[in-house]
Amino acid sequence: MTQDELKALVRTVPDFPHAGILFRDVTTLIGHGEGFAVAVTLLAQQAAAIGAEAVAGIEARGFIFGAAVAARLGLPFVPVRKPGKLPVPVLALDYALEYGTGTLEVDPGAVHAGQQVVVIDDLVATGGTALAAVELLRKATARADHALFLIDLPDLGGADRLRGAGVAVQSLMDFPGH
Ligand SMILES: O=P(O)(O)OC[C@H]1O[C@H](OP(=O)(O)OP(=O)(O)O)[C@H](O)[C@@H]1O
Ligand SMILES: Nc1ncnc2[nH]cnc12
Repeated sequence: MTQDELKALVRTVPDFPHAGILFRDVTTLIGHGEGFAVAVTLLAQQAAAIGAEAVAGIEARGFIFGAAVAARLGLPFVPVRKPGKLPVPVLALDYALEYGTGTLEVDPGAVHAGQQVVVIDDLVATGGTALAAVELLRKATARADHALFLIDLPDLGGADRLRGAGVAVQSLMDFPGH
């Protein structure tokens, strides 16, 4: 499958969840067996190449890709969760994303000091979500020097914002002009 064929599996929905947002929906890609497998294989190759020792996935769509990559590589999976879901004391951070605000939480016991934890999510837009995940993992004393995405919306500046925070960013495709 070519990069263009993989990209064509992403559905674009105008005005979701708010007027003016062009929503890049991965539901159609994960609903395509070969497309999902190719995406996971490519992300797993990138995670292996950077020497990831654990994979952090961001709830909810980041769980789909992150967990699959972790299982493929035999690495621990660290869930970065939306609030109130983890049954232990957590580190928490508020953040803003393209179409709203939220809070992410991490169990500090899920990572080790100095462990290289790669952050995986389906999409980076403003980078607010991924940066919050990186900051939480670093606060938990892990290293979070890499983030992998299926989709980058480069005009929203998130990948550059992450790079400015010392995070190397890779994505499988981008949608310029978002
Ligand atoms: O770069 P940003 O501007 O921060 O936006 C990117 C985030 O937005 C989406 O998550 P959403 O909060 O919609 O949650 P979901 O995965 O539960 O659908 C997406 O899955 C990323 O996590
Ligand atoms: N335009 C967009 N499409 C899908 N998910 C998103 N998360 C933030 N912005 C998004």
